[in-house]
Amino acid sequence: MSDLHKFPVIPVIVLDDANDAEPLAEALLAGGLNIIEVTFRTAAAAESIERIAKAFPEMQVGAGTVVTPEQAKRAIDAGSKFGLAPGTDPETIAYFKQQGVPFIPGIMTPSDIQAAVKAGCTSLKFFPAGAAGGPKLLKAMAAPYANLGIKFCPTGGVTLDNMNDYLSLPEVFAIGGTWLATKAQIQAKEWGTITQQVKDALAKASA
Ligand SMILES: O=C(O)C(=O)C[C@H](O)[C@H](O)COP(=O)(O)O
Repeated sequence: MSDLHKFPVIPVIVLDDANDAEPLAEALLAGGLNIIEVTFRTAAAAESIERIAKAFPEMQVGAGTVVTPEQAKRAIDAGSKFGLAPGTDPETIAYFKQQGVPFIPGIMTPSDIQAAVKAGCTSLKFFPAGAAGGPKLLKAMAAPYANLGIKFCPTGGVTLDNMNDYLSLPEVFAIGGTWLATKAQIQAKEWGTITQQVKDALAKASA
């Protein structure tokens, strides 16, 4: 897991066409980002992960929206080096653990946090961060668990404008979002725009 904590920004990607996988990964790498979360929301996800893992071994490619053990298997078989989900499912967590692949389940309440910790996870996604109450909610909710060493990755409504409100919290190891490479930009093959968005986000994260 510590590897994942090296990246302050995680692009959450929805790919409809696996042919876009390599140029997209190239655009992210050109912006300085070696990490990508390809969500299991489309039929192209597994093939996209496989293609990125093969073409760019320097890229930490992971699977997002992994909500069942069956999807977890497909994600790992395709070459995912980590997995994430919007929620906490004990069986999916168990599958990742069994395979020795880091997994970051999603939480939105103290009960979710406790369920994830009980299942052995201490790196958690806070989703949907903005709609749930933003940095203020996360700070208040994380306080009682400070002794457990839990770290969070807020996603959902995170943008260039508010990302540092989250990153400035000591319990936040990264933020994620679709704004770094939107579905529309990928469909329109706006690779230069995506590279620039990544550069802007990384510059802001280190500011
Ligand atoms: O699919 C997952 O694994 C998730 O946890 C959800 C995503 O992180 C959010 O859908 C990103 O939300 P936006 O950046 O506001 O579009």
